Amino acid sequence: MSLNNQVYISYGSNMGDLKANINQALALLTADPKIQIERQSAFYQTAPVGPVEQADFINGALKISTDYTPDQLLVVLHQIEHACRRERTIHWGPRTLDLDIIFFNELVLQSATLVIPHPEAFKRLFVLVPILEICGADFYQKTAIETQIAILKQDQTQTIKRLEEVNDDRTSKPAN
Ligand SMILES: Nc1ncnc2c1ncn2[C@@H]1O[C@H](COP(=O)(O)OP(=O)(O)OP(=O)(O)O)[C@@H](O)[C@H]1O
Ligand SMILES: Nc1nc2c(c(=O)[nH]1)N=C(CO)CN2
Repeated sequence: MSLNNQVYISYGSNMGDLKANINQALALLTADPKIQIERQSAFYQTAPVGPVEQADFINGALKISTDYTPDQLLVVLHQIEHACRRERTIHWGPRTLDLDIIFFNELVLQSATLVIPHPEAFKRLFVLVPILEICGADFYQKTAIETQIAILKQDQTQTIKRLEEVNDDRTSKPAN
């Protein structure tokens, strides 16, 4: 049975063993009794977006259900980033693990520490493409995401390549 809040999380890694970092994060999320991973996208290899010259990323998205509030979830995600040896040095620079809250139910929120929907989401194919893969037909942002993906793809500046399915029995649940 799913928990109260439906949340989309975007993850990315471009330092160290990328898949090991992501799998560690998935294991920590799975171990949390207030979080249930409902759906998981494939891994995507993406060229770095932004001004910093750095290695390609693996990006992807998760749909979770959770009993955490948005602020509580942000704290948990920061703890997981820390456990995965994330160091905050260069803004938009290389990282072992980045976990962002993209959508939280249909909430619109702007505080000093948290903005939902994530303010950069609609500029980033590496966020939108994995979310489109896992969101249901009735998701309130589906049409907006499809429209924006078409626009960003015309630009041809953001390269994104779908890699293999994530082979993980804990999280590979059928669409509903
Ligand atoms: N929706 C959100 N999800 C995650 N963090 C957020 C969100 N909105 C605001 N933040 C704030 O952004 C701060 C910086 O996040 P982070 O270090 O991951 O930035 P970044 O990865 O360099 O850039 P970006 O947030 O654009 O991906 C966090 O400490 C958090 O307080
Ligand atoms: N391809 C890609 N580029 C980025 C990413 C990312 O996750 N993937 N994250 C950034 C800062 O959050 C900046 N640039």
